[in-house]
Amino acid sequence: KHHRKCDSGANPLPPGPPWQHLPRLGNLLYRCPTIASLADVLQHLHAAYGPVVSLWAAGNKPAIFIASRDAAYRTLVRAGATFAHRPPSWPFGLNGHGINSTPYGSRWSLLRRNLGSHLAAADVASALQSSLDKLVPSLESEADDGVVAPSEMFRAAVFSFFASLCFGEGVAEDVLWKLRGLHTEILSLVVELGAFHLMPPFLEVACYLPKCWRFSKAQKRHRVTVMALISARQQPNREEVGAGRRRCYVDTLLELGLPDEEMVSLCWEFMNAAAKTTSTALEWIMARLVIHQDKQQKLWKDIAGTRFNENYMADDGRRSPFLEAVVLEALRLHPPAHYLLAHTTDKDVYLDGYVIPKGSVVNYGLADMGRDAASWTSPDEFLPERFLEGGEGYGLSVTAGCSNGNKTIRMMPFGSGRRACPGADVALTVLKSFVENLVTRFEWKPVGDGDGAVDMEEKPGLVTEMKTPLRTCLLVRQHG
Ligand code: HEM
Repeated sequence: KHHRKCDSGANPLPPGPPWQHLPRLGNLLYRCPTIASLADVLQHLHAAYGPVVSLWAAGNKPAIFIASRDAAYRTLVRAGATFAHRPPSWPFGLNGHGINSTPYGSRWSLLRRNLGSHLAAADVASALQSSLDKLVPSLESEADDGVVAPSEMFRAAVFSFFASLCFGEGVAEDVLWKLRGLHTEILSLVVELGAFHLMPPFLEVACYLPKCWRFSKAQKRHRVTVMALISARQQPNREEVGAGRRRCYVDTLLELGLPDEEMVSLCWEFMNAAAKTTSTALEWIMARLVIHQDKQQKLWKDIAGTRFNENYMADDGRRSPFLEAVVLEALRLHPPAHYLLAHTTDKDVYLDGYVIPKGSVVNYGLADMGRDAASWTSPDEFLPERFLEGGEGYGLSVTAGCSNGNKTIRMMPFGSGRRACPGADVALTVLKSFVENLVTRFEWKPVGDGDGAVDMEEKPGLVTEMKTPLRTCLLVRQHG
């Protein structure tokens, strides 16, 4: 093992490859700036050196990667305040003022509480209904008629749901389409490892240079589109006066009196953090249900049983227990984000005989945590039953990452600790509601026979999507 002494003490840094002695050179020679190559490098490093390794990051601070569930619990949860910091971001650009890039402190806490209370008070049920009212007919029009590729329809429906929470109801379809296109375009131009604070500034600039013209044009168009939506919220709407229009995220930002740049950045973050992650999770869940016809059948029956129960109300949260189990099991196997956003610490931290120096970039590989055989029986199998009463995952808080009384992380698709995703509860509600409706209305059948009917290969990225978008045969249920 190649242990290096940290300047500040006797403990060594976590192990890593020897070329780290030549930090910048190593950076350039070894790393190609994509998540896929990072994942490949980390797999080798963890196999050679164990669950806590260091790479040299931008500047003179190491980037530490943690793959151990226990170490994740001890750092993110037990030492939560120490690990709640983020490495400094560029103060300009779309991410400059987001909650995720705001330093841990009073502004972060204000913005996070504002988002949390907006999401808790939002009329999620009615926004969901409007999105489903668009999605179901568009699926119906293709059902019973050969192969359907629902991925784009999922993305449009989920985007429109979150847009109504962010900008208010009634945003015109062409504006939604334009905004979604801008998100796709801007994300395609992002330098992935830059988003993880893993690139030296000069390399990051070099990567952006060839696309900076397109990037800045797309950002400007995004700003214009979002500012128009923000201005619309400042106009009293005649039709809705008196009826009391529903508050949206933009209203809360206007009440905080934030400057335009900050509002645009926060709206970008809201839509960016919410839409692609949730629609990707939905696609993975439906793919699983296409493969596992028995689970789909069981889910349909469980939903029907719960629905016909006289106490059932569509939006009271009392959904089929198997529905929740299916969503959790799919998130365990297919978390949309394979890494958290970069964390950092405000002091030197001693962990398992190593030191994590103050200011290091600290990240967590969460995808393997949910598939750890030490924590889950038959970890690669899709067994939603494990989340039902009496099962090994029953009672697990997916937003915290652990089960009651367990002092370790078992899965953390939303992160854990103080920086854990503030949108997790809404995301779960959206997923359950979409899946419930999609399974009630349609039978989702594989295209052709055999195991290869659905290709579950992953496409690594900031969000890990299906490499081959889902294709399925849809049959409208007669009594759905
Ligand atoms: C399935 C859907 C989602 C997944 C898998 C997901 C996952 C994550 C993860 C892994 C993080 C990083 C946590 C960390 O760095 O420790 C995060 C942060 C964040 N997410 Fe989500 N998220 C989802 C949906 C949403 C939604 C619906 C919203 C808002 C409407 C949202 C807003 C945010 C914000 C603002 C942060 C930054 C929090 C902070 O730095 O304090 N996410 N999310």
